[in-house]
Amino acid sequence: MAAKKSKGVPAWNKDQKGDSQTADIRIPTESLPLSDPVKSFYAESGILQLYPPQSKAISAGLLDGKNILISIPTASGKTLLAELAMLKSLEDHGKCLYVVPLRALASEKFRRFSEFRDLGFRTGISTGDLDERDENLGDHDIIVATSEKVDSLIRNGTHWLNQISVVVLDEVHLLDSPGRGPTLEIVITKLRKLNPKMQIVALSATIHNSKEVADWLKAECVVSDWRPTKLYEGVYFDGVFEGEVVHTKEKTMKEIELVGKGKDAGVSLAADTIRDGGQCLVFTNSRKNAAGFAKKAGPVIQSYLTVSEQAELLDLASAVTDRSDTDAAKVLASCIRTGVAFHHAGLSSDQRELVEKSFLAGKIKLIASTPTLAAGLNLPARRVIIAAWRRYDANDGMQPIPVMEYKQMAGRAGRPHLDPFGESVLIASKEEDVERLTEFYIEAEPESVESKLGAENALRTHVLSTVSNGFASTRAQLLDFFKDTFFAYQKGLLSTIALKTVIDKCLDFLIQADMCREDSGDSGNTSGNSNGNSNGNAAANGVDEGPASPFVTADKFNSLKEADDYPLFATKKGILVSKLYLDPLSASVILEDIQKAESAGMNLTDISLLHLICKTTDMPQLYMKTNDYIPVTEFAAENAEHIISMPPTKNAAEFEWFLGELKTAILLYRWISEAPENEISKEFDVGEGDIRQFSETAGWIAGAASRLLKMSGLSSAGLFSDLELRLQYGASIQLLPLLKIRGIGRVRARRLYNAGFKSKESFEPADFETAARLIGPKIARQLFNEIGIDVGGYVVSDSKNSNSDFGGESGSESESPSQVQKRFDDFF
Ligand SMILES: Nc1ncnc2c1ncn2[C@@H]1O[C@H](COP(=O)(O)OP(=O)(O)OP(=O)(O)O)[C@@H](O)[C@H]1O
Repeated sequence: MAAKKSKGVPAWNKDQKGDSQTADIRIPTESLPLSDPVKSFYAESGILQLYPPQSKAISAGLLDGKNILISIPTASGKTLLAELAMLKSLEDHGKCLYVVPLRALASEKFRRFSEFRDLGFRTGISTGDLDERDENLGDHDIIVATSEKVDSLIRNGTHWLNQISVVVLDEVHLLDSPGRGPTLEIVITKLRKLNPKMQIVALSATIHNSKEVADWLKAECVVSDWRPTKLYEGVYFDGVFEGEVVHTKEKTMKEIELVGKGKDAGVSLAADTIRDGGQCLVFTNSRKNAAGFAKKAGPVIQSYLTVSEQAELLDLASAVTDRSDTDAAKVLASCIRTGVAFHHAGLSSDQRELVEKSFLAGKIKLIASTPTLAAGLNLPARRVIIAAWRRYDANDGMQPIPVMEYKQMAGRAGRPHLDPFGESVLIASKEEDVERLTEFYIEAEPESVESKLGAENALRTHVLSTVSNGFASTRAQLLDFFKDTFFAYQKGLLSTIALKTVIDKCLDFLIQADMCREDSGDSGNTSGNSNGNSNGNAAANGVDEGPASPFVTADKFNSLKEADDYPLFATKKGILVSKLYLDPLSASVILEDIQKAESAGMNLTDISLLHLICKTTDMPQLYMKTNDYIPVTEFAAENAEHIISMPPTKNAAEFEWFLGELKTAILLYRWISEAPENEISKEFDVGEGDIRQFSETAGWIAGAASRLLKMSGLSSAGLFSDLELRLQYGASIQLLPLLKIRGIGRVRARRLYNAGFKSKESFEPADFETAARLIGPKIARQLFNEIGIDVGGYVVSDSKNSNSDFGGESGSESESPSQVQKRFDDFF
């Protein structure tokens, strides 16, 4: 390939059209049918006219209450459109729900919409447990929540959910996701039934079948490939990057100087941009490769930093090591010192946040990431480098990433108003890959969104919740409900037969497990077990689980006697399982095993309970690695008497699965036995973020199990509620009184406990100096404040000998979220 040096990059073109279809119409914000304060709010932030696709959405009826699906590229102003629709509705006294796929995205949107406080509108965020009703959230004008949380709020009969005037569905293309899609689909279907007049604003990345999704939503479809910043997409091979703006065919070609020890292509591409004052996002295909890239790039990037930039980075690096002493934190800190970072789900949430904020502030010049960052966070960079376009799949080995994922990564290139242009670079290792990659990704259409609702595993929980909430009271009504889903819309007539088969299978299971009952009409002849209550209300039998649903209509049962029209309802157990948000299969496994253990008089230990939790379908599991088989099998043999159901070793597949469950249970056991996070991290090859995710999920299942067992009159309920707290804090039961004090985590609680302080009542004013030596003066002062002991201006004499407030602690030493927030906010 002929390479021509062309450092003369195209000039910053503010009026870049870059769109083959969208007319360059830019409606002035001043002329929008919104109140003056709202218009001034945008004018003051510099938004004076709408981008062409935004103008198109207004013309399509966004502010007239019409349903709209907006399918436009990343960072081209979708959120602003959602804001306008919400503000318009709020001015008419509406209530808005903003549904996102990820908690991190919920926080980002919450921060943004909180700015509407000055306009008199209050925003709330629902990040609480999945079995809470969150009635108070209804006092807010805008509520931001994940789709799982909204599903749970509906199941728990939250009243304000039938007052929604606008629902925004962010990243609606995730209907395609096997994990999240079915829940999103059910949430949309239920919200539409609860609020028939509600306006739907669906935001999507560019997808092939946006019209089909829009038609399902009865929405106008606004599609555009316009971008605010010009984007060159191209391939790098053998020292040269060649790219073009897809729709205008405007080309760029750059010779890339190979730099650094290994003359690595990715590092050289990053160096080329950072040298020119830009920033880079590098997408890799594994956590190991993300950290590896950052380590490799660090020394090169550091050479472009000014002295003051390096000094700021030292502070940032210390913030990471102050909070955590794991090996991963040390590696992250050493990368940050050189102006680069890595980002993946193994990092703790405060590490991820620090990396994101420092990048946005321009302090960190490069982030090497797994695809997590492409999934919605607003983190643009001048150059995006897709260092790996193949990814390992457990079933199929190395596979090319989907086109939609490529488009989302590429779309991060070019910071609006900051970069003259954006560049996205795929790296080819062979010459023939240049053409293949161009065809396969740059010129390709993104995939279609396909519903994933049809599988029994996805449907079981939604069949139960649909019956439990009173959306359906017969098999026929259940089928009718599911006919309104995207699955049914997309698959057409065929789906009716497929759906009926799967729904019947789910119902067979639910009836068998005594979570649903069906009344055939012959007196006393009810399929299912006997302790359901016929009006589906959990308040019977003395357990107040609240009403099944405020949405149940009075004509729930009818007199038709056809099999599909037999009255169908959830039992008390079914209603509770639905509200707890447990998979009915998990609930049935927990009940069965505990009943078995209690009737055998088994002594239930931490391992018994943890393994049972890890056996449920709601719990993610660790993979078995080659070196794990011997120690985990030995552990199984040594603890056989504590494991409630151990499969026979001769059934290889089942036993292998069991070992994975047990390995996960051992990790949790180490966590509640107060093993340092760094040890757990090394032993299981996981990050702090993973430990948090495992312990949080297990804690939630333990809490749900406790309530389920209590309702069923099983005596082990108390064991699970203690375990819930221990999992939350990663500590022994004896530390619980101390852990309830704000700012005291597992490590500080242990130090205090060992010194004789067992609860907040143990402290006297004279103990301040001792406490300060044990946990550091700052935290000690906070502790004494918290428990109401005034220590005035007491100064600790020898602070060097005391345990510092952060030093030597693992990330588990929990500050409250607001303390963490404050600490990181201090940097910006
Ligand atoms: N009409 C406009 N004029 C100027 N700036 C705008 C306009 N619309 C949006 N922006 C700015 O552009 C940036 C990206 O917009 P926004 O976050 O709405 O994009 P998005 O499409 O929602 O992004 P993502 O794909 O990440 O969800 C924001 O900083 C936003 O304030």
